[in-house]
Amino acid sequence: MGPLVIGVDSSTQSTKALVVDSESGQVVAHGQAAHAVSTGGRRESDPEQWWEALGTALAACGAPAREAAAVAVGAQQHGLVTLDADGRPVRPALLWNDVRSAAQRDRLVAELGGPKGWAERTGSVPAASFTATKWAWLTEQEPDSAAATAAVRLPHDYLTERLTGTAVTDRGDASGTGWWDAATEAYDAATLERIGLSPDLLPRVVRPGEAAGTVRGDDLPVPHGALVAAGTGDNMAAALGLGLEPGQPVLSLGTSGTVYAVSRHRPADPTGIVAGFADARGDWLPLACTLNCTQAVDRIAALLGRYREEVRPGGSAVVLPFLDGERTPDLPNASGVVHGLRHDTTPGQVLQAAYDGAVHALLTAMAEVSGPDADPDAPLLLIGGGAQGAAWRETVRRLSGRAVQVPRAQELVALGAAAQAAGLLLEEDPAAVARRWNTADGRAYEPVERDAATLERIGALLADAGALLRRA
Ligand SMILES: Nc1ncnc2c1ncn2[C@@H]1O[C@H](COP(=O)(O)OP(=O)(O)O)[C@@H](O)[C@H]1O
Ligand SMILES: O=C(CO)[C@@H](O)[C@H](O)COP(=O)(O)O
Repeated sequence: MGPLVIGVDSSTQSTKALVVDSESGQVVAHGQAAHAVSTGGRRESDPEQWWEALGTALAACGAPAREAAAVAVGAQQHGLVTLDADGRPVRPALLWNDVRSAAQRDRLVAELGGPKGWAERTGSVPAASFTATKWAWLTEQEPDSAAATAAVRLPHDYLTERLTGTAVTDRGDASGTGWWDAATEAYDAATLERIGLSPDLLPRVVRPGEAAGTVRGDDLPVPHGALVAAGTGDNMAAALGLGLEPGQPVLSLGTSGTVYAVSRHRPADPTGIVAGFADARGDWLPLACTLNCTQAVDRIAALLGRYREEVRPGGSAVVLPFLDGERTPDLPNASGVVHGLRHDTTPGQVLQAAYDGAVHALLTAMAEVSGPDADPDAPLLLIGGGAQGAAWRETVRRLSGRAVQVPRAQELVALGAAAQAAGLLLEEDPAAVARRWNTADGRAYEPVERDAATLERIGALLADAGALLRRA
């Protein structure tokens, strides 16, 4: 055994902590604690609760956590954490799937160079998920909260700062803010000025491989003085955790659905389908993200009174499961649509149609994400909670027509954070650490014939329902 390291995934629904042997990658302990997220039109969580959940998840890891030599935190991207002069949250964090800033987004895109200008400058045409649009919303809707803000953080920065006392972030998570210039790899003065946010309120962006600091204080069951790596956004952490090589596509099925690949080329997609994120190492992570994935399909299953695996093939039903509005395609005001019901349509067919609708959006974006590095024969790596479900896996196989591989390792965000911590401790490339740990290994499923007819039916409904889906 080598020294132990801790990897954390603070995602939308919960915090997961793993204690990992840095030599073999073996998970020696794990813990989990749930988060509360507000419902209705708001998607907000209290950052203090993430910190408590981190303590609970680490405590559940027991003695191994208290022996760890290094820690890193991966967390949900984009969330706007506003802190007062004492470092306490001014209000709950606005999460990535809160789309109330859609109008501010439209104005920002129009006023600062249009879609092409944004893509070239920041790598992405911002969605209402991005932190900059949320800050613009806050200054308009809650000026007192904005005025009381002395520091702005992303979810992973907030936790890293509570661990270390140092205000730092990394290029991966910074690239999802909308105020990070992808060409110069520095904060973008024009965007910050337009949204009225002083760069003095932001953390320093550390270089890949640079430490954030060391654990201070004794609040958590982690050794005082343990090394703390920079951490990163959850998708960047999963890319590290898989030891991804350029061109290898990943489909992640969680609260969000994401499809991404590592690339050596800086992305700049003016259509806005592909977000041109940076990865945590110095390469790029072109990615498309949907707001409605496992939770939306589980909700539709509950509405139908069915267990999530009780799907049936056939029938003419088409479901656009846009319960939270949608980001890919860009329809922040949309709601769910069911079409094509007949007397003989069964609940199992409607549920299958919901899976199809969620996966269609991701596969449509996959072609755009893959880019020049794409390996068309590489199996799709399927990760996230949904990868454990047969209905999700079979839907991806049927609609993609590609081979699918489900890594045995289940917590790839936390494993990626652990690989980053191990890389810092052992002075190794974290992706090489993950490859040494063989994290992507798992059962492979052969390709099946692509169900083009279903994809076409969904595409046709999307086109025909355009006005309805855009209605505010
Ligand atoms: N065995 C399973 N089959 C299908 N879906 C599952 C299974 N286990 C968990 N899930 C889904 O995984 C989701 C949680 O995935 P996770 O990747 O942890 O989410 P996130 O990180 O986005 O909060 C839940 O919404 C649930 O629907
Ligand atoms: O917004 C994005 C990516 O751009 C999401 O992928 C978030 O990072 C949240 O992730 P999960 O909680 O679903 O893991």
